[in-house]
Amino acid sequence: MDVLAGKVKVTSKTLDQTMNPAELMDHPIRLSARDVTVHYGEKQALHGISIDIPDRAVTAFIGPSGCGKSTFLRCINRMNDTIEGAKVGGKIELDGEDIYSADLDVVELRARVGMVFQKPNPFPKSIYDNVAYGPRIHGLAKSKADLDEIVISSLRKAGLFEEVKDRLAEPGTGLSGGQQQRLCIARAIAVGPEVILMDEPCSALDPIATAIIEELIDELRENYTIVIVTHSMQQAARVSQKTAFFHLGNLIEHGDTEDIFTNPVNKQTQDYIMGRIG
Ligand SMILES: Nc1ncnc2c1ncn2[C@@H]1O[C@H](COP(=O)(O)OP(=O)(O)OP(=O)(O)O)[C@@H](O)[C@H]1O
Repeated sequence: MDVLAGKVKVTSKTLDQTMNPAELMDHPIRLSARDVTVHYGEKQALHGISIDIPDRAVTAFIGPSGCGKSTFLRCINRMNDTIEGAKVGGKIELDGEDIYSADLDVVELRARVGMVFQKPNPFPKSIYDNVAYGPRIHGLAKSKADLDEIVISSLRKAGLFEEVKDRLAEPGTGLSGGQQQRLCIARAIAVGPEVILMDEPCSALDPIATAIIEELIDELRENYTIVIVTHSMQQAARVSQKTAFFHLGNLIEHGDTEDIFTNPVNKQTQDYIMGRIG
């Protein structure tokens, strides 16, 4: 798919598109947001976002700077709870469970919905301990052998094991940027998440490290629901099956990535894809 080809054809598809039955069988809805609003103090950053996010697929959030992509991503694992003055309204369900319900354990939610940030942020600990940290806190390993197994399999799933197997005791911060980002992905995987949120995970990486992470995302989607915020339309086109376009705190259009890039319904989406806004 060539996003720069710029052939924009308007179809009669509506914003309220749903997946067809065959697609729903393969990729049932894992996350469902309805009328989500976010205020930072007096300022409203999100205006009633409703979207269904399918299992075992990559959904990309695109849109110009400040349109609310990261704010919405942070709603999905309640990271906005940590921002003073942030107030979230509406409803988000993970596997049918209201993640804003009063009796939900937020620590457990953040294990189920892992997050990888823009800048790789390994702990100042060894490579091994970076990955073992979450399983230890959550009591996931009964023995040292169990923990070793979790660490090794998480590093393998993050495509890093072969590169670090002889230096597990060395500091995670000594790795290259791309390796550090894969270490952060291994750290998220180690606590057995269902969903992995990625907020511009490649923006601090060079093209080769970016290509490795993109390949990894493509592999990970077989087992996880992935949501990625990206500034790069090429990246969204390369890695995602679903794309959501945000503008000024609104979700303008979402659907199959191919449709969004070749047949966007909305004029604002067309303008963004064509490089006229943002
Ligand atoms: N902690 C905060 N306090 C106050 N306002 C905030 C905060 N975080 C974000 N905002 C505001 O909310 C709006 C949406 O910001 P957000 O970071 O979600 O957008 P974005 O689309 O992810 O932008 P970018 O692509 O530049 O990262 C912006 O107007 C931003 O200034």
